[in-house]
Amino acid sequence: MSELSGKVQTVLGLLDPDQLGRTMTHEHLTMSFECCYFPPPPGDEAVAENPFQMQHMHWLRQNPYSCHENLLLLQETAAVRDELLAYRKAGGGTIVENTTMGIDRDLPTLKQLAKDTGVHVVAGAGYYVDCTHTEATKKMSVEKLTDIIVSEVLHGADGTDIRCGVIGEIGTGWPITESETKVLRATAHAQAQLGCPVIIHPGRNPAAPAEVVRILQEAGGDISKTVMSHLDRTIFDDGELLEFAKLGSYLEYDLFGTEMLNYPYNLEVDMPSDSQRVKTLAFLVKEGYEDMIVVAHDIHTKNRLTKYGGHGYSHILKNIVPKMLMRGISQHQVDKILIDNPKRWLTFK
Ligand SMILES: CCC(=O)NCCS(=O)(=O)O
Repeated sequence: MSELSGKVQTVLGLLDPDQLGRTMTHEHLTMSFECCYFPPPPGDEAVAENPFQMQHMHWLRQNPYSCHENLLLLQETAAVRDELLAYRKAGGGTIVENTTMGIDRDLPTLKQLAKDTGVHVVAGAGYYVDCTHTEATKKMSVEKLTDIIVSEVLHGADGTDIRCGVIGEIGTGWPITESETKVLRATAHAQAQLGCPVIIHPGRNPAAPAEVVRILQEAGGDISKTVMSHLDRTIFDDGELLEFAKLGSYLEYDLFGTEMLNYPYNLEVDMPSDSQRVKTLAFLVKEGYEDMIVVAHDIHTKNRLTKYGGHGYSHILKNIVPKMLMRGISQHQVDKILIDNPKRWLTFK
């Protein structure tokens, strides 16, 4: 049995799972999203260059990916530190920080934030989507990729001794590319060796989550220890959602706080409101999936920080939980979603 077995691995070391408390399973504390810059709507080019001031925040909420400065969360460590202190005050215990290779993972900053705030931080191993894979990464064999991921969990990542406690978010698009498929296979092989949690960023198509599960399963992955992220912008039909739920992964609704009219990466998608997200959670609970739901905000742009009038990392605890209770999800079920499910997922086998 490995020393990791029965434990959760944070950036400050191993933890007894009972110490985690309320957990957001998909956040970013420091990263760059420059890889996914999206040009502003025609005519708005000048607006996109506006300074970060209150009167421009509505435009940024609608067009978060069209302003270069907004994509640099890594410039906001002081604000994020304040946010984490507020998160603790609001009853939060742990944050899974899924920044992977390709979007400026910064483990020393995560370690410092955990030390400064007392929030447990679990860091992510592995690779983001294809467009961030280097030429060297694309040439690697599945075995080499597996070795790198395993080493990030067992020994530390990015030249540090800071160890990752989860594999992911592993980035995939639609269709899934050859390089992403290799990374998925490596993820499954590493998970089989380590008995660790995995988290996936699926492509923006309702068929994408099931296709990822198929690839992971075929390579020996453990779907019962895998979170499928971003379901709020991926699967919209109740029947399709239940079909996917049967495959046995955790079901993550992680864009709480994101409300926008036009989702630039896929204009077919009507981004749900927070009320609609809560409605979907209530539906999944009614259908018997209360042990498989996890939630988060996936903060990855500056405008979502309270410093800039955003909702911050405490939005779920402060605003969404009361709404969940109002919509028939019991306190016991809320505790499963915020505490028990993340704990079970994050504990090494
Ligand atoms: C790195 C952050 C991330 O991948 N967020 C998901 C954005 S979206 O695909 O849901 O738009």
